[in-house]
Amino acid sequence: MVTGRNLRNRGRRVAVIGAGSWGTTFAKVLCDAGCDVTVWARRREVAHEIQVAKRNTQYLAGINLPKSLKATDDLSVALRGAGLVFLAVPSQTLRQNLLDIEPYLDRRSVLVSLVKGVEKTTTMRMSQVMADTLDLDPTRIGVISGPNIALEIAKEQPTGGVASCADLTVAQEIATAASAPYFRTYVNTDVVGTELGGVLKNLIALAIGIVDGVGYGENTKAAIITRGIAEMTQFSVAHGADPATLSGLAGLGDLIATCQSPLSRNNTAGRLIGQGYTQEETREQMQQVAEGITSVPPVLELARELGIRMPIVEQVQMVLDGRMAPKDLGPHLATEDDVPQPEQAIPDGAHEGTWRRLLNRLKGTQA
Ligand SMILES: NC(=O)C1=CN([C@@H]2O[C@H](COP(=O)(O)OP(=O)(O)OC[C@H]3O[C@@H](n4cnc5c(N)ncnc54)[C@H](OP(=O)(O)O)[C@@H]3O)[C@@H](O)[C@H]2O)C=CC1
Ligand SMILES: O=C(CO)COP(=O)(O)O
Repeated sequence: MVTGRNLRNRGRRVAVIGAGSWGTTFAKVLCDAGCDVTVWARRREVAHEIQVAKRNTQYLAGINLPKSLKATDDLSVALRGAGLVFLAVPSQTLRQNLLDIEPYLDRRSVLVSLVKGVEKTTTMRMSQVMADTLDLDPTRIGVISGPNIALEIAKEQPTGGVASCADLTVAQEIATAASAPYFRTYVNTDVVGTELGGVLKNLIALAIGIVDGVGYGENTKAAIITRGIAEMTQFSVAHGADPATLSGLAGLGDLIATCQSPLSRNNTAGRLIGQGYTQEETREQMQQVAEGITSVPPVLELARELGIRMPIVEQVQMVLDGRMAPKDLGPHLATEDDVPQPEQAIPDGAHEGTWRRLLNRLKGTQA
């Protein structure tokens, strides 16, 4: 189908690094947006199946991929002429993957992370890993996040996401490339908030999975989701995020999708743990990446550095370590406070950034 959007992307060469469930699905979105897409798979047989049969049976069973989608296991081929490079690999391998692509990268190309994790050894967000590894200018680093369960999108069930870059024009360019009829991409310049939304919702989805595995019902889950978004917002704002981002698709939107969907790997991993499997047994059973399990320790380390309490995430860590029984996990039920605390749906100070930005806008200065 030829649309205005397709025409805007005609001739736009893009690469997707990683051919798991999200890399392959996102490559389809980009193709359906009219881009000229090559996806890189690290295994030759996966690249061959996508290239020839237009299928990726291991990660997207039953999905027919676009005829125009190209695939290769050769990084130099994938990256040739690519102005936008989308990264869809596990968070803990991103640094090495970046070093691998560096020799073939056009120095003007923009790199966009689709990854929802934190580097365990450094506690860095993916955009920080990108800047650190390749010494990139912030205007060449983007992020896309949102309620994006891969299989649903591969079936063209409509949803949206947020493309974020410090430079709004670049965010708009990324969003144009990544807007298909069933995938609407909004823009913002809040890279920290957009990225942290995707990281933190995984941890709350683990908690939801755990209590689901125990057999608790909707009250417990609603309380965890509600307190969870407060925890996510407080943590993100302390790192410089705009609280509005956490109320948007990359925060609340993704939290709802991941906490509700049986397709979510984090939710599934939590459920196995709630049913009594150990962390090791759960990892063995999971055929795909559940980023949340790896992100819990670095997120708690960052929270400690800033003096922030994250009661739900702390409890998830205790359950993962075997220091707390899954049945004892609650939305801050395990509090040591003597005095009842006020409920802060949006934590203290979270609006300060918003007011400052509004004030600056009124004064006509840069936010
Ligand atoms: N799936 C989803 O719904 C969504 C996922 N994401 C995020 O996308 C990222 C990728 O996840 P997803 O695609 O789902 O994961 P999957 O488990 O579906 O696939 C993982 C992919 O990473 C590849 N891989 C593993 N190790 C390496 C390595 N050392 N170097 C290069 N590639 C490697 C795998 O290759 P191989 O098959 O050869 O092992 C596979 O292609 C995660 O951060 C996830 O949070 C974001 C939004 C939605
Ligand atoms: O990020 C996702 C949905 O937006 C995918 O979540 P899971 O990694 O838990 O499957």
